[in-house]
Amino acid sequence: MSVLTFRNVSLRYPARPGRGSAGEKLVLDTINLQIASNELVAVIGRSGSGKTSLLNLAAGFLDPSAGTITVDGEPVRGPDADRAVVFQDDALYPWLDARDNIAFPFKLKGVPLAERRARADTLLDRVGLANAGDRRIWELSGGMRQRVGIARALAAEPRFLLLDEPLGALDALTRTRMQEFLLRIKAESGAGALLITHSIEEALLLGTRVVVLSPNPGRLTAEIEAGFNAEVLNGASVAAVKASPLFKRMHAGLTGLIHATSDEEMAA
Ligand SMILES: Nc1ncnc2c1ncn2[C@@H]1O[C@H](COP(=O)(O)OP(=O)(O)OP(=O)(O)O)[C@@H](O)[C@H]1O
Repeated sequence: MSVLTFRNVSLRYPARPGRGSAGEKLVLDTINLQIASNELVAVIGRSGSGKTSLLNLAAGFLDPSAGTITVDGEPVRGPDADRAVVFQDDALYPWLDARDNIAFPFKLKGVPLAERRARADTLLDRVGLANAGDRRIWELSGGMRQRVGIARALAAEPRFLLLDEPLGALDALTRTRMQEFLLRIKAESGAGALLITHSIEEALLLGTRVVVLSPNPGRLTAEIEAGFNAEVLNGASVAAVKASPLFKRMHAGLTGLIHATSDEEMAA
C-alpha cells in the first residue's frame, strides 16, 4: 500500500515582475491530505480555488512554498511516471497511431520495438481498444482518445493516477460510460487516484472520499466518505446509483457546502 501525503502544504505564486511582493498570491493554505492506493480522492471547489495547483504539486510540476509532499515518506522532487497525469485534453501525439502513443513511455525506457508494441497492445486491450491500435489519434472519438491517454498513463504502472478533469470535454453519454470505465481501470491498476472535477455528481460517484477546496486562499474545508463507487464496481448501474435518495441528499449537501463560499454556479 502506497500513500501520497500533503503535510501543511502552502503554495504562493510569485508576483509579476515589477510589482514587488505586493502581487504575490497565496493560492493554497496549509493543505493536509493523504491518498492511499485503495482510494480515489475527488477534489471539488469553485473555479480558481486551486484544484489544478494542488494536482500540479502532487505531480511535481510545482514545488510547495511551505510544507512537504511525500510518497511513502520520500519527498516528491519533480515529475515521475510513478505519478501519472491525465489531462482534460488528452495531450497525445497526433502524428503517432494509438499503439505508438501508448508505447512511447516504453520507448523512453529503451524497451525494444517488438516488446513495446506488444505491451501497448495489452494495454489497448485493457482499455477496450484492441482493434484501434493502428488508428491515428485524429481518427478516434473523444472518449477513445481519453482511453488512449489513460492507457499511456498506465504504461508505467504508476503508484498514483493524477486526473485533471479527464472527462470534462466529453458529451454526457460518453462521460457516463467513461466514469464507469475509469472506476474499473483504477481498481484493476491498484493505483491511488486524485481526481479534479467541476462536477459534484462525478466526484460523488467516483470518489471514495470527496474533499472540498474553498477559495482565496484554497483551504480544504470539508471531507466526506462516499461509497457509491463500490456500488458501481459491484454491478449497479450508474443511472440507478445517481437516482438513489442517498446520492441526491449527499449531492445537495455538497452543493450547499460549495455555494456557502461561492456566488458561482458549479456544473451539476
Ligand atoms: N502560474 C500562475 N501564476 C500566478 N497565478 C496563478 C498561476 N496558475 C494559477 N494561478 C492562480 O491561482 C489560482 C488557482 O488556480 P487553479 O488553476 O489552481 O484553480 P482551479 O480551481 O483549478 O480553477 P479552474 O476550476 O478554473 O480550473 C487562480 O486564482 C489562478 O489565477
